Formats: sequence, C-alpha cells, structure tokens
Amino acid sequence: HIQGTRWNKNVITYSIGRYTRDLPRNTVDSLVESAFSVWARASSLTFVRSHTRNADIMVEFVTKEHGDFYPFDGPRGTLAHAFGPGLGVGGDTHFDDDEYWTAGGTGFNLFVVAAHEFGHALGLKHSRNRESLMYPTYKSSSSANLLSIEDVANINALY
Ligand SMILES: COc1ccc(S(=O)(=O)[C@H](CC(=O)O)C(F)F)cc1
Ligand SMILES: [Zn+2]
Ligand SMILES: [Zn+2]
Repeated sequence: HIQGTRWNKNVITYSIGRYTRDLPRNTVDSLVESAFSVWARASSLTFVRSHTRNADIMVEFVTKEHGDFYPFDGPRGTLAHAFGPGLGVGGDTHFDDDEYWTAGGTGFNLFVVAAHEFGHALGLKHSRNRESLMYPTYKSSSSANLLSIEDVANINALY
C-alpha cells in the first residue's frame, strides 16, 4: 500500500461510509470510536468524526473489487486493509464484508481488527512481537491488554 510516513497534524478526521449488516450502525460507530481512542489514549493524537467524504480516514465495509487495487477475497483470508497516511486514499480503511463481524463471540472482533488497521492508517508497520496489536495475525485478544508497550513506543516515536 502507499505508505506515507505520518500525518502532519494531530487532529485527524474520520468518516464512516458503507456499513456492514452484521451489526447495528450505532454499534459499528461506537466500536470504531473505541478503536481510535486506543491510539488517542497512547499518543497526542485526537480523532474527530466527520459526516463528509473528505475526512482524512474513510472507513467502509466493502467486498471483492471495490475501487482500489486491493480487491478482497471472500470469507477468511484478508479481513481488512488500510492505506498509510496521505491525501486522498491515504488512511482509508476497508473491512471485508464477506467476513462475519462481531462485538464479541464468534466471528471477527471488529474492535480488535479496527484498532490494528488504524495503526496502519497512522503509519505503523507490523511488529514481530506476538503480544503487539500490530502483530500480523488476528487473535481476538481481550481489549484490556490491546496495546503492547512496543505499540505505545512506536506510535510515540512517530507522533
Ligand atoms: C489484529 O488485526 C488484524 C490482523 C490481521 C489482519 S489481516 O489478516 O486482514 C492482514 C491485513 C493487515 O495486516 O492489516 C492480512 F494481511 F490480510 C487484519 C487485522
Ligand atoms: Zn480497499
Ligand atoms: Zn496489519
């Protein structure tokens, strides 16, 4: 993905476009807000929701071919992807709506996946530490210990 290094501001806007039918909209709204607040609490960043399409980070649920060069692959496999910081598509975060998204229980935990993807949208790469949120593979880690010390160090090294 186009990897910018970092946003050149501390107040970053996001907007939610197409939703999933797996969860009520206000549940998606609050899980997305919580996933951003994970990074806000660990850094000097602030996230503000906008309702226009010219927000920094566009958050959408899409399937298969969806207008960028990274079509999704149906159930399982790739769960989501995010572009690194930058104008236009920069920061945009897409969730594969061929997955089953949950707030807990069976399916993929939207809060955990979103927190990981927003790490990429802020400019973070993967970590080799399996305790890290930015470890490359999904596990429905409890929200309590979501960010590792390494994640906090990395976001503060960048902003
Ligand atoms: C813990 O959060 C995630 C782990 C793994 C993924 S992923 O399996 O979709 C991954 C995409 C990514 O690392 O963002 C894969 F390369 F497609 C997404 C979120
Ligand atoms: Zn995409
Ligand atoms: Zn990742």
